Amino acid sequence: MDKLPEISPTSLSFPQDPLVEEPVVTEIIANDFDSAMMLRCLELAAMALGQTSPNPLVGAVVVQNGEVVGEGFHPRAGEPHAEVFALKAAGERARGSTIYVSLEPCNHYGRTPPCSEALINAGVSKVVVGMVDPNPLVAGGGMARLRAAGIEVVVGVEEAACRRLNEGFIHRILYQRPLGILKYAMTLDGKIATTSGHSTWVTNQDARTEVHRLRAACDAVVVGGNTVIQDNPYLTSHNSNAHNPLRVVMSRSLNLPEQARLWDTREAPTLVFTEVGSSQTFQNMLREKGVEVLEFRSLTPEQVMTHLYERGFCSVLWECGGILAANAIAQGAVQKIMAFIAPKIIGGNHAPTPVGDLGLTSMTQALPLERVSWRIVGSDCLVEGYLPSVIK
Ligand SMILES: Nc1c(N[C@@H]2O[C@H](COP(=O)(O)O)[C@@H](O)[C@H]2O)[nH]c(=O)[nH]c1=O
Ligand SMILES: [Zn+2]
Repeated sequence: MDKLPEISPTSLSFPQDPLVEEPVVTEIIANDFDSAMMLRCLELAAMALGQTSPNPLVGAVVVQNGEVVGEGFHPRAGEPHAEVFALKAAGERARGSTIYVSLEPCNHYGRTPPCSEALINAGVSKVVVGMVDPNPLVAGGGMARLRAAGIEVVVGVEEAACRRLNEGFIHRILYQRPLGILKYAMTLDGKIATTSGHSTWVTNQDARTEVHRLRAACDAVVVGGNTVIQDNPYLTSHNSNAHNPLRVVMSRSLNLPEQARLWDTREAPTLVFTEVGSSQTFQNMLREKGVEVLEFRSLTPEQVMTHLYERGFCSVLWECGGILAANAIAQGAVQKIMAFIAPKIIGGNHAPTPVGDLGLTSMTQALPLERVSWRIVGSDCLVEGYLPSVIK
């Protein structure tokens, strides 16, 4: 890599409150080289997409005299952090170097020793951080420790992109729940299926590929029993090199087909949540096929999210029908919406829509999305946005 002129970003104010959802650092003049290195960190971090929960995705790059001398990423919880791999790859060339890391280095003894100490011992001169770690065990402490050791620390380079990659981790840490993402595909007239329930395929192939990537990035994907009956989905990432989410079915009655793609657990695991009193014979049949079955006295989206949090999950994709989607929204199990809109018309007063009854009586009660973006995916449009945090 070409050596680039040293342009030192102006000094940065330390964020007052790292526990906020919006970017916290605004005063930063990052040069193109810093941005490029941080984007490389994110590229490295994403190599472990879907595999690090409850830990974050983190990448690190060591630069000596404008040249990359070591790279690393965090492969999964319990294994060394990104910085450790990058320092190891750099070896002696880490001394006097600048290390870029997409998340603030940790300063605690967890499953692994603190990265702050590893950086100090390796003799790095400067640490460029993408975002402050919202984890209260770290939350600024890592940067403070580095500064106390005389290391120059810069924070906030490509911060928005760093936060986006770890939005599930951030949500988990702040709210003690996984981030819930409701994804649906609808026609231009707002239908997700025909009146008879046929729904394949609303969107084009590019949009479907996008959904497969989304599944690879999530820890679980949830559907209701009706989706199993109507669509018989795989719910996998359809990519043998990518992670598959835990496939979760919510079914009170277990009134489900004996043969379904989700009951084949060779490719990806399946978990069925049901209520006490549903058929034990059906439960046993599922267990024999390797499906995990858990009974609740009363099955709700909130309980499902609590359980998935306890399992260490950061992000949960809801790919369910309208009734379950409305319940999930009403119970605060959904924070993000991803709506694919296909330029097609189905028509019909009774063709199903993506979100069932929320009990609203006036347009003033409509839930406005925040931080909305619109993107063309093949011949469809993807609208993404976040529900206001008051719904919780
Ligand atoms: N840099 C960085 C992390 N930094 C911090 O360490 C915490 C996990 O600590 P531990 O349980 O010891 O692995 C995690 O929640 C985050 O706050 N974690 C990671 O898994 N990978 C990394 O590259
Ligand atoms: Zn660490």
